[in-house]
Amino acid sequence: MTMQKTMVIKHGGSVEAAGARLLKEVATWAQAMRVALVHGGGPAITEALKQSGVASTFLRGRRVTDERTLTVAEAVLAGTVNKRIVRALQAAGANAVGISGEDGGLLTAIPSVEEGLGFVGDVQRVNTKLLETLLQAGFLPVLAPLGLEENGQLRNVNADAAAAAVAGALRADWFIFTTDVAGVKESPDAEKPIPKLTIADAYALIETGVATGGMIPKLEAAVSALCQGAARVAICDGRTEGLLARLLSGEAIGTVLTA
Ligand SMILES: Nc1ncnc2c1ncn2[C@@H]1O[C@H](COP(=O)(O)OP(=O)(O)O)[C@@H](O)[C@H]1O
Ligand SMILES: CC(=O)N[C@@H](CCC(=O)OP(=O)(O)O)C(=O)O
Repeated sequence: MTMQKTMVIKHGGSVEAAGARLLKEVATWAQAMRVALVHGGGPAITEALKQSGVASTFLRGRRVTDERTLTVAEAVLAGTVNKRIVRALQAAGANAVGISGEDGGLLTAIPSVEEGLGFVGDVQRVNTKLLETLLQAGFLPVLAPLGLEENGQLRNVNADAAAAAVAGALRADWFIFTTDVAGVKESPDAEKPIPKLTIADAYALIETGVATGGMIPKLEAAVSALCQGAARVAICDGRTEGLLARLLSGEAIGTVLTA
């Protein structure tokens, strides 16, 4: 028996609204390999907070999370966004199971090492048993990026970081970020993304300020997943036609990082 390949997809909140085609492709690939999807939802949380008159603040791409923000983040991520993605995948023929990092000890969190973020968490441990059980039984896990401390405190986990922990723990053959840019760029108006990056290159892009905002947690997550044993990481535009088929066939698309 040949071992099935494993693909982890981080579906960015920035492209969720334009993600129907991608989710159809995800459903198709889930028939041929083990696929887990971790979604974001930053823009949806920002919008929900705005409707309650609350402004959003980010530090190095992470949301400063007070108690009220945490409550909204949980409702939006584990509720609205998670179920929207599950519905789309079910309609595309996949057996998608939506779970939050809170469920079954999936993501055990600790308070973030970065200061000033409030109830943001870093992933300390991934319960791969739960994921392996679902994958083994042919389900497509759809994970909301929330974590639980051992004392039961909820933590808002950046979706890039949550996806990296999952990709690392599953030793993913492919870890693919879908976002709203073609890849990592040298400058905002660059036409094409940088095709290949090493771990050292990724750090240098953060250090020199070429990567800002939401690209910082993405590059840090890419490096973390590679260090934990993910084989290849790609950062790509989630609206690209046939994205997964093209990436898996080795086409140079987006930015690909290897250790
Ligand atoms: N060097 C860079 N190359 C590409 N995008 C960058 C770079 N630096 C910052 N960004 C920003 O990162 C954004 C993607 O991150 P984010 O908005 O968090 O998306 P997602 O919701 O998909 O995680 C891009 O839209 C872009 O504005
Ligand atoms: C701590 C932190 O930053 N949490 C994120 C979780 C969602 C997320 O990361 O969504 P995207 O991938 O769409 O940005 C937030 O509250 O926005």
